[in-house]
Amino acid sequence: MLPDKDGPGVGGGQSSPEGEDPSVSLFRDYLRLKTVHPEPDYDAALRFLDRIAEELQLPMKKIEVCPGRVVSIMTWEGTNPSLKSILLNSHTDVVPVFQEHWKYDAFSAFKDAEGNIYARGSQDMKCVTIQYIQAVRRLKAEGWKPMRTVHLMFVPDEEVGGHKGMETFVKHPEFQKLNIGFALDEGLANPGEPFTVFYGERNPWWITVHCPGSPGHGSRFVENTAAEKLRQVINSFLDFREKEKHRLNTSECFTLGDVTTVNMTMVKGGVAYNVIPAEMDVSFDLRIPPTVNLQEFERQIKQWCKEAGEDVTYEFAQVGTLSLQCVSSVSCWYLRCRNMTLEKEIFPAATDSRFIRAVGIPAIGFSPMNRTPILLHDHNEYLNEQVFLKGISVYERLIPALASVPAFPDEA
Ligand code: MET
Ligand SMILES: [Zn+2]
Ligand SMILES: [Zn+2]
Repeated sequence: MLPDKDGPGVGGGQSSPEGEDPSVSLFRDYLRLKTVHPEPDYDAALRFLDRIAEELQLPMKKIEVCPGRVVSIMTWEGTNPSLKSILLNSHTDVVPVFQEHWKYDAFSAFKDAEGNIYARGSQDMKCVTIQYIQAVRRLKAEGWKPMRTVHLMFVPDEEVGGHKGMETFVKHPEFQKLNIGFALDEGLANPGEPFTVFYGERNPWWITVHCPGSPGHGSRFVENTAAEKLRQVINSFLDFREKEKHRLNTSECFTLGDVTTVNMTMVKGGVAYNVIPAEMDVSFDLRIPPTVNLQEFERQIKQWCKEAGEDVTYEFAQVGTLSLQCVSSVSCWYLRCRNMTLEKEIFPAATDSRFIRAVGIPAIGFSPMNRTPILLHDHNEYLNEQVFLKGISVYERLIPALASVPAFPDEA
């Protein structure tokens, strides 16, 4: 692999391990920052990004959208700044690890003999952050200038629902000022040769169902117990889960993004072995394709609760409501990548793209990782350094393509 055009040392800040591409060293430095929930070290990320902005000589804006939750934006102004801009978005936080299941320390960014870099965030999505940065660094070094303004945005709290991050920021006047016409955000790895491009995503519904019931002594046949209702609720949700799983497994053209997943993720209730509790709660993580009629689906949930018994209620902790009409608006913009096979899919999980799309901005989910197993949120998450480096070249072509899209009739 050839060194970066701007020479060794640049990009790492510190010296690179012998023979290592400085982009890889920078990636590994970033992976070592513990921006992990439940207490992400966001200050470390901000210091890191400050340093990058200085190296790239790009102005950086920081907006504290909620206490301790800062969105930072590096802006590369276009030669025609009145046109709508291009957003390159990435989140800085990562999900927790179960260290005992990892081969290496999840925050050491260990690189094995094959060049696989193991770390939480290596796929989701610290790779993309550094790829954006290094692509911009190379383009600047070549003397290329964008016609449309390009913003690199770094947001906190995506992994906990985005409430104190993108969800709030899209309503902020500073967001509107960015005048964004099109956004790139995260996607998923593809184990084969093609790259996956996501033109929409499923709606996350996080639901807690409350099952109240008659309390009593654990030795008796008490009527109307919370547990009996809980059992009904669990059965309804999990029977539906089986059906959807079957639908996915028996269809040739379905991917995970085309069916509804249901997982029971939390149960609560009870105080002692011999006391029948007055309430039991169960929580589910549902992911619903944008093709599903959501009103109808909620009626179904209401029905399940009703069938489970008296006074069974539910509440949402998260409820996405985007339909396919909203996401299909991306058709006027598209990824202009040559020599790459693309597979178009609905994103099976949720990303900050849903907030961007909800304010009417087309967004594509794309993380340039082919020949890579999907390991986000999993133990031993890794990315191969060659795949990572290839991704920089992908953005090196993609950013100019997007930033050069000629003015639309409704633009200045
Ligand atoms: C529903 S909030 C999104 C958090 C995370 N990206 C997920 O899909 O689980
Ligand atoms: Zn992510
Ligand atoms: Zn994630």
